[in-house]
Amino acid sequence: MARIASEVMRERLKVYFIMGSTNCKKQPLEVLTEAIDGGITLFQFREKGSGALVGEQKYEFARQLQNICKKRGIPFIVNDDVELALALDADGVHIGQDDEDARIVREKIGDKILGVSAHNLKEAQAAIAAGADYIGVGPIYPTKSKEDAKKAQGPEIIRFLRGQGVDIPLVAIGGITAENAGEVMNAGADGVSVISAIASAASPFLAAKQLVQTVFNND
Ligand SMILES: C=C1C=NC(C(F)(F)F)=NC1=N
Ligand SMILES: [Mg+2]
Repeated sequence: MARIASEVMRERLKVYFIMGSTNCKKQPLEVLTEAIDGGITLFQFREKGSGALVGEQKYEFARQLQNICKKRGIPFIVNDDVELALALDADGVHIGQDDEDARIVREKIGDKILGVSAHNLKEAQAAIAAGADYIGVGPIYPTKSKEDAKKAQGPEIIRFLRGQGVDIPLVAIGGITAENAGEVMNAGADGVSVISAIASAASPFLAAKQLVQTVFNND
């Protein structure tokens, strides 16, 4: 298997749903099914925060989510937990600045998708040098989904990075909704990633559908 082509990565990043058991109002497997029906293009399993599953329960839950993605042709990305990603033969991993070094993770996962969080130019350039396939930039707007989130930077950070020649596939994250996704895309993001906009919606299906329409109208 070869590394994912950047153009394919950009398409996958369009509407990137991120979720764990603590983010959902409804039954998580139902939320993911509705999100896929609504048109999400990529999924990340992110099991974090108070009440997060661990060990066998976490593995079992991840496998159920992965099966839903597999059946529908949606790549399955694991946040933070590289060992879990390898155990599940996931399609990729996403790591932050406080996780394992990106170069070491790249060696461990071979050609699987590697996403790295970046908050500034230095971190973006380091991620590229380490062999990331995409970077996650944010938080763009204030977020409730991450307990230790940094200060929101607005879409300007995306425009700035593109202006500095950061051309790698780039997904924006942090407080993104169908209302502000247009300006994020116009700033130069390849796509948007969301947690609560879909996971805590009354209808994850409609929330995903609306986000997809906004993103593709502003692409
Ligand atoms: C902290 C994170 C930042 N960005 C992303 C992604 F959207 F995937 F790039 N995922 C995370 N878990
Ligand atoms: Mg992390």
